Amino acid sequence: MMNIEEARTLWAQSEEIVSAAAVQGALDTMAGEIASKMRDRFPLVLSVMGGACVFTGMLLPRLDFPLEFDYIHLSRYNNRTVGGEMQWRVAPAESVKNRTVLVLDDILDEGETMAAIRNRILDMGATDFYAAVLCEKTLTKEKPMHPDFCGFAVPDRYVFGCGMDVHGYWRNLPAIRALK
Ligand SMILES: O=P(O)(O)OC[C@H]1O[C@H](OP(=O)(O)OP(=O)(O)O)[C@H](O)[C@@H]1O
Ligand SMILES: Nc1nc2[nH]cnc2c(=O)[nH]1
Repeated sequence: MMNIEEARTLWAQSEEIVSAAAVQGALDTMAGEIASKMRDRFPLVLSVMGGACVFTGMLLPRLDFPLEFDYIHLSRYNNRTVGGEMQWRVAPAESVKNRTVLVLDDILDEGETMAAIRNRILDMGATDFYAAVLCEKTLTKEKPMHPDFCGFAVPDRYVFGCGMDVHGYWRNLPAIRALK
């Protein structure tokens, strides 16, 4: 069940781990790194709905070079805190063929989601694949991949804010918080 008290309780049971100002600073840095790599490559930028919405909205206006934008949609958490079956809801368009593709997501945790995206996009004939995430979770276990561009390393706790939800709530927070 979703209700306003539950949302407030979850907020109260969490703490800020990255401030809103730090998020803005990391976006400036990441935009500079992305620009120096792809300024002349006319990349196709794909945002992973819905978690990447906030990250995408903050990053795109900082990219000061020609690009194309589209979105894809898959999820494997479905508002739960443990990952499950991968579900493609909107697959990449044929236009990824022969393009440099940059995929934007809010978080790379176990890396399964981004690895599935990379495999599909390279199978469809993209020339190059890059992943940019607002944060990567530090895990001791091996991951299938790491991001090319990353704002923050976050600890192995459930994090939310900046597009990331906790039980469906608080994607709208400008900072990153973690459950206690
Ligand atoms: O690295 P992984 O362990 O695979 O997890 C990362 C993925 O999990 C979240 O998506 P989620 O499935 O929660 O969908 P959402 O974006 O709609 O919240 C997040 O947006 C990433 O896409
Ligand atoms: N909101 C949120 N989504 C995730 N997807 C994978 N890990 C996380 C996490 O820590 N928080």
